[in-house]
Amino acid sequence: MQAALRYVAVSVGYDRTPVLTDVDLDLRPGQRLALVGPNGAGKSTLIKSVLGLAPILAGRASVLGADPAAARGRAGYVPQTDTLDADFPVSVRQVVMMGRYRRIGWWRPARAADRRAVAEALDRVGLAGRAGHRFGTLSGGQRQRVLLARAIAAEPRLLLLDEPFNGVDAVSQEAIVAVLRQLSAEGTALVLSTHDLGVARELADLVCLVNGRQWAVGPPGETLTADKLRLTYGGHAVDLPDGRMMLVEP
Ligand SMILES: Nc1ncnc2c1ncn2[C@@H]1O[C@H](COP(=O)(O)OP(=O)(O)OP(=O)(O)O)[C@@H](O)[C@H]1O
Repeated sequence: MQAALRYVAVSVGYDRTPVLTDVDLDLRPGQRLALVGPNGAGKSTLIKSVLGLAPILAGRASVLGADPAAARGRAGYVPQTDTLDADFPVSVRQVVMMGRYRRIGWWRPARAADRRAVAEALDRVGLAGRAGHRFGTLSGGQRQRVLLARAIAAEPRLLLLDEPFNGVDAVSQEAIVAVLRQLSAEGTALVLSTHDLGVARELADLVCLVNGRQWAVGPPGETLTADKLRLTYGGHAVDLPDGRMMLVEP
């Protein structure tokens, strides 16, 4: 079976300066990988490298069996909602239809199959009733679900999500988690970055701990341990007197 994602000793960064090194990943179809690390650890840069938007400076990388630059557009991407302009004067349906453009070609009208894929994607995220609403009038959590629907409409075999639960209410978080579980059961490989160790533990098959370099990768039970989190978070891991540990963001 072809790996959805394979990185061997990869460094990624900007202007030839690495921001994240020693990345070794092997993600199979249907597996869920959580990228965990503090602010500025390089999680977004790693995601961008998979999308062909940040350069691979060293090592070997393959995305859906191809070089990341060649695989550009084949992996799905759900950006952080706060990077989008909420005043964008488009309907929810139009945002989700954007996920079909690569299949349709921007110059051709949408076909029945495209409209069906959009309706199904909105239904999966529980927003079928909002199709005609203006995107900017939705809550942050609902906007995040629309962006997930847009990615689903493209039917990717690999889907990357950058902090999908940031600023998201509990109802939307539950809806997103349920959809991600279904997608992976259908064979879609998932990569998501998160600050939330609880989410990583609950949702991920594999956790990759990063901060400037990869510190560990493996199942949650082997990676989300006090020792490995201390290594990854350095001085930002504070030992509490009762034996527990608290992570403090820089
Ligand atoms: N376009 C860019 N050009 C140069 N440096 C960048 C660029 N984007 C990010 N960086 C730097 O790369 C480092 C890693 O940033 P990145 O956004 O990948 O971290 P992150 O783990 O996603 O953090 P956060 O959780 O805050 O989003 C930071 O030092 C950041 O300043």
